[in-house]
Amino acid sequence: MRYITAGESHGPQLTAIIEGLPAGLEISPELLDLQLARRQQGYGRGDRMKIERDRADILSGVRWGKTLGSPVTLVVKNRDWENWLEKMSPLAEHEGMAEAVTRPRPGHADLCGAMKYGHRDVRNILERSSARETAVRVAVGAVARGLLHALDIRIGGVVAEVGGVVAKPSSQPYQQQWEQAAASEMFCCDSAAELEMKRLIDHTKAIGDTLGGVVEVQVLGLPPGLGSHVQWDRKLDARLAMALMSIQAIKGVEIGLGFEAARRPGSKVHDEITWNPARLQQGELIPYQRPSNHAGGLEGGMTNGEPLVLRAAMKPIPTLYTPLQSVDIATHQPYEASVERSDTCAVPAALVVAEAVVAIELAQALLEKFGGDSLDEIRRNRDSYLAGLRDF
Ligand SMILES: Cc1cc2nc3c(=O)[nH]c(=O)nc-3n(C[C@H](O)[C@H](O)[C@H](O)COP(=O)(O)O)c2cc1C
Ligand SMILES: C=C(O[C@@H]1CC(C(=O)O)=C[C@@H](OP(=O)(O)O)[C@H]1O)C(=O)O
Repeated sequence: MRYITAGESHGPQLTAIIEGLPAGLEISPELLDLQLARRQQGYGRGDRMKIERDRADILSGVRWGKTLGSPVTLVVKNRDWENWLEKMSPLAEHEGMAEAVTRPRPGHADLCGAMKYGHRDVRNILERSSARETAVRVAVGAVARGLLHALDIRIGGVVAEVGGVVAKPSSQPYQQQWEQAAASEMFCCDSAAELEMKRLIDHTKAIGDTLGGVVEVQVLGLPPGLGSHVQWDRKLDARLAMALMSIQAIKGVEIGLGFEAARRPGSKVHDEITWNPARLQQGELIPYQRPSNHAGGLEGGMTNGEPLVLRAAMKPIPTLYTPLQSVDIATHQPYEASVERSDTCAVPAALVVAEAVVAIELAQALLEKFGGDSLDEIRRNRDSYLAGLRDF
């Protein structure tokens, strides 16, 4: 399975084509719109989110609610497009209808992209580098979540930090954490930390600054053996890190203990292995058990049957209402960077995007492991593999 996206932030729409999905997978616009609505939530977002009401159109590859096995095309329209008809027009006759953006923002793609593509108008870069693109990736992720769900795999997550405010780690089962997070404006399970995060966002916005944070994605029910140790680009840990790093503004990824593992001796890091066949009666997939999960569900680039736990660090939003020093690329004079409109903090939205890209990568890994052109065939292959592991 592979996908690509297309579309500018203020163009007519975002489009994705997904190739290699099995036949027989249920997909509904409601399923996609649920995730799109989650991505639009979160305290600290700017005025663009008041304009957009993201929903997905399914334009190919699905008939009567189920995939055909042919490429699936998804579209998310930009409501803001009507304010940009001539400024973002594909027609030569509209050239010059918008003033060129010439003051690149530190931390955004503006200057590097302009130099690379030879654009004197930074808009030609910022339109595609914008995280608006993540709307359609979340739609693709919702399809991938559908495949995971059909194979009894659950994915969710929480916001762990914002601007240095750290949520107390929850001792609740993951699914309860997701329910708590869904009821919180920061997607955070610690109500005291949430209050502090919101206060910090208010203060930061008032002084024209921005914030980043840390999100945690958790996945339950994964069979062991997704990914492989045999080749660098088949290692699932590496692939998940790339997927997360591909999200705009994500600058670090941790798996399980992450950087903390580097500070501990081996005896305090590696998860011991025990054998407990009673686990199978409790609905677990394999009899092997780990009293701890410091590895975050991955060893040797493969899933080990424990919950997957990944964290991603988001840097603060680059567009500041109190702009940073920059240089006008038309005059080479020092200026303050351009500001049109911006988020103060988009960490909760980044969590939804992080869940989506993890779901996509896991869906790919599942299809590689279990093959199959229809969902039924994949299920049969999965069941036969798991049957072989019951007394392994
Ligand atoms: C959900 C989300 C919303 C974002 N909103 C903004 C924004 O409003 N303004 C901004 O300057 N950057 C925003 N960003 C971050 C930029 O898109 C990102 O920093 C930029 O594309 C440069 O890429 P890099 O940070 O990965 O190097 C957002 C990122 C995400 C994930
Ligand atoms: C549009 C979205 O996020 C945008 C991401 C973004 C950026 O530079 O990354 C800049 C802002 O866009 P605008 O300049 O139109 O206000 C955000 O609103 C979205 O998440 O749907």
